[in-house]
Amino acid sequence: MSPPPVDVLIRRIDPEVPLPEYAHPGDAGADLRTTEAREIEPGERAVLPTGVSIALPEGYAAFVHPRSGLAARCGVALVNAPGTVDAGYRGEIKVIVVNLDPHEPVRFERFDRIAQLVVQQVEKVRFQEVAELPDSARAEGGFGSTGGHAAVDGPWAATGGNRYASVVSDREGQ
Ligand SMILES: O=c1ccn([C@H]2C[C@H](O)[C@@H](COP(=O)(O)OP(=O)(O)OP(=O)(O)O)O2)c(=O)[nH]1
Ligand SMILES: [Mg+2]
Repeated sequence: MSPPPVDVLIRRIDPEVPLPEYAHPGDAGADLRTTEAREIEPGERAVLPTGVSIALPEGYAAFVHPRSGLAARCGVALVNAPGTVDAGYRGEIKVIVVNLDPHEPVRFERFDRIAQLVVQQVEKVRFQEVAELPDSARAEGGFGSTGGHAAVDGPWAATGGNRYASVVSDREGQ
């Protein structure tokens, strides 16, 4: 049995906007709609209103995630994915979209579902400064250190981030 849902207070800024909704019972994200009809040109970004604001319980945050269908079909991404909505934020939730399609504009109609909101418990930490950190298996490896793509200190970096060099450099060692 799934645990009981957590109550989140929500206010409609636009009285007609449908409330965020989980499309299926087991879904992690509740779909957010935009209240603004808007066309977005290739490469253009836009801050879209959702017509709602929320008050999360202390110890929670909400994350604005992209929708995979919009990404796959139209090239719509979120510039800051996932966007973070703090528990204390009472303003309108907004969605910062970018049209990554090189050719086609994308058009949103009023109340189109443009993103999904994932609510999660978040830890609050205390940063404890030390002179040395404990050892670990990964140590300082990162940014491609396990292979599959070029590490930042490999040939990729020498090109200044030139995208043509990245995959090839990984195959060279095989
Ligand atoms: O996709 C997003 C991201 C953020 N927010 C709202 C809620 C969040 O609590 C507030 C601030 O977001 P964030 O901390 O990411 O932005 P910032 O640039 O650091 O602004 P601030 O200085 O206000 O914290 O903006 C949204 O509505 N949508
Ligand atoms: Mg901030």
